[in-house]
Amino acid sequence: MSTITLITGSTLGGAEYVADHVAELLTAQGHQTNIINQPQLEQLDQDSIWLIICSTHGAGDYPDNFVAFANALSEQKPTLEALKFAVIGLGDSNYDTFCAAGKNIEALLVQLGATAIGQRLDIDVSMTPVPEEPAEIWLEEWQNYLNG
Ligand SMILES: Cc1cc2nc3c(=O)[nH]c(=O)nc-3n(C[C@H](O)[C@H](O)[C@H](O)COP(=O)(O)O)c2cc1C
Repeated sequence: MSTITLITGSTLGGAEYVADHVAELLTAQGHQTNIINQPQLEQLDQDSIWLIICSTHGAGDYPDNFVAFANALSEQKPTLEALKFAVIGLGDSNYDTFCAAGKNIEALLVQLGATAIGQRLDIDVSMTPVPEEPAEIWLEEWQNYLNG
């Protein structure tokens, strides 16, 4: 079983709700979970798997609560070779910058040496009024990477 830190970037609360739901399902499968809604780089250890659940705001920007964390990663450039992670992005495909925050944080972590587990999920809230639903389907497959 794995230890998973769910890190949220959210302005309106949607990504936090997805994180709560995913954490509940992971816990029911016997994994240890910890949700961080105000991420700070120094408080996160690389021994756990990071599951980042982040919406996009502004014009392709990170939510306010996520900016300091993303800036710390790009400025401090820590070596993240031991880290495994996955990203769930929330966005609206009516924006040209659809799910840009999720895509950018994934690219940044890979650049710092971290390994992505499975494929990133981009949830289009214009198509799915309940973002927990695609997250739940994605999680079923993602759990195989954890157990395998
Ligand atoms: C002011 C504003 C700007 C947004 N900009 C983008 C964007 O650039 N790209 C995108 O994919 N979605 C964008 N969205 C859609 C949000 O990502 C989407 O509504 C998401 O579900 C919000 O998640 P949250 O509740 O966790 O903040 C924007 C939404 C708002 C209200």
